[in-house]
Amino acid sequence: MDINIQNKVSQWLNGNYDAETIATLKKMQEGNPDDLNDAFYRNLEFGTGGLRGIMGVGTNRMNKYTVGMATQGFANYLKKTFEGEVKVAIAHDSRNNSRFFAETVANVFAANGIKVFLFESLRPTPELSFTIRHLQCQGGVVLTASHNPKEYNGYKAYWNDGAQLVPPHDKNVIREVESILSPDDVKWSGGEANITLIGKEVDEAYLKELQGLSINPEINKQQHDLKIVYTPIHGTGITMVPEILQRFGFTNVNVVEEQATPNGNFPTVVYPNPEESEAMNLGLKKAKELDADILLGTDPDADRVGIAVKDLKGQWVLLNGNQTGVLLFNYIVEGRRRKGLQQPNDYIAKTVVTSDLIDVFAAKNDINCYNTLTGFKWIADLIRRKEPQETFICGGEESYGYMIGNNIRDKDAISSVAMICEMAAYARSQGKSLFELLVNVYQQYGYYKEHLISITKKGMKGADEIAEMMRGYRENPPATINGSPVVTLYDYQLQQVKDIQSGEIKPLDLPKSNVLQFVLADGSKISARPSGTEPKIKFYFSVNAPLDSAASYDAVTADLDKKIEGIINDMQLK
Ligand SMILES: O=P([O-])(O)O[C@H]1O[C@H](COP(=O)(O)O)[C@@H](O)[C@H](O)[C@H]1O
Ligand SMILES: [Mg+2]
Repeated sequence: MDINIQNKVSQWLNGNYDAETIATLKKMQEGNPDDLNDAFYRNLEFGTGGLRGIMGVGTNRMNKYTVGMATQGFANYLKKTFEGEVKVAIAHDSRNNSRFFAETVANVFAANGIKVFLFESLRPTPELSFTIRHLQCQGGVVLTASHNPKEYNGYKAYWNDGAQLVPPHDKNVIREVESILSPDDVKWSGGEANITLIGKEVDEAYLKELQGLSINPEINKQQHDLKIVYTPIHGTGITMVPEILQRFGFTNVNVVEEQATPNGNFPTVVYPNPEESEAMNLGLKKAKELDADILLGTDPDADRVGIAVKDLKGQWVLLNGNQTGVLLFNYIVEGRRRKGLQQPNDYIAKTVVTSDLIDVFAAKNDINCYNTLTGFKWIADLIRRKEPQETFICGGEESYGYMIGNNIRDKDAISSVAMICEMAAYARSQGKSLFELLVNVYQQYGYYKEHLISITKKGMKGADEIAEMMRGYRENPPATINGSPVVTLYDYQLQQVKDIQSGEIKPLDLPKSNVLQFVLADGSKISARPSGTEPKIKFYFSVNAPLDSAASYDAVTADLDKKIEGIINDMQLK
């Protein structure tokens, strides 16, 4: 075993860790060496969505020690950065141990003399983002691993604007965490008087904020019986989604009973991720039974949302995150313009792996569209840098995340569910379905079809293999893919974009990130990046073609699907 790993293990065996931890560690030493390696080969790191890891013993795992040390580091950094009273807000999702971790975090902050607002019970992640601004906190934490499998938990860390930490703050917090070498360096308790439980009053303020996002409240009233099926997939969405839908005026909301109760074992699904069709199966069943207009499902911390609607033939289909995003951007931007609300300095935002259809849409609608790295923390960072000169209207990304308005600085499935239903109500008032609207958008701006492949490679070995794959593409980029020459190569790690034919290299104005993109002569685009939240490498495929009429939708879809298939085969990703 690697000497560093051995050292860490013996530090834990001899340090001030509880008897249960030490007993588990001894068992791990006798068991599978890969498991021990994975538990200690690194410390938890801030990825796309904060710290995330499997729950268990080890420096690379989520347990009260890693959570406590992270919090001590965060507390030290907050106190160094802000003069005077420091306040933080804390929330958690429905996962196993989330409440325990949230209380641990609250106790550590409080013992460091920080004023803590702790939600009395589970709440959506976006509500915490809102709360930081609402209660004028300097920081915040949500205990959640989002949509990851049930073995995981995580730590989303927030700054005073309600956004997740970006550099330099994440690096600085980690530096502080690294200087904490043992549990003895953590102030675990003694500040209980600094903890205030919060609940209803903040909920009310959050719900009011969301109600203010509505563009066509009169249409919601008129279409109040829109038949909605909703599943929280055993997560926090249940605390807010039915309430906000009622406040938006919808009276026919049907919750999927089997998935309504928060449960960290997510007993009815394999993964509590609305991106996985299997997680939406019970919802689809109910939507079909009721002949509903729309199905919506949110992940455990209720920041991402998946939807299903009927296609042109009346068959239920799950939309991908790009499709929902395109519809939502279109509804919000057009709706605001119709109401005379659009201003010249308005802008929308998306990530570099999100559909380019949104860039085309923005250009044709006289609104700026900015691209950021993956993760809403980067969209929030953009907002911070642009305010107050430019006004953020909405943002989104392919992985089922949308953010609307200025006061919630993380993706928000609660406001998204409400606005998606409003959009469906609007479509119905025009005698159309959402799918018909989507096809109309394709007719107007071009039919962009996207597909995602994620390859899971677990543990230390998997991480090396992923790094190796990225290195391979970077050092030997393909000259053609599926018969079409690669014309442009974006390398976000080197922060440059290269025109293959002329050899010209231009700088990319985004922070370094291990992302590669190949643009083909036929307009297709392939992106590759390691996930920052799960042990996966992700490949994003985007192809496009004009769509002359709704009648040719099927034929063009078949062509585009064939093209995607060709790319996947040529890249040997099957
Ligand atoms: O997991 P969540 O819902 O908190 O979401 C987080 O992770 C997603 C997946 O990131 P990656 O592709 O690096 O795994 C990002 O798209 C998202 O912006 C981020 O907030
Ligand atoms: Mg989530």
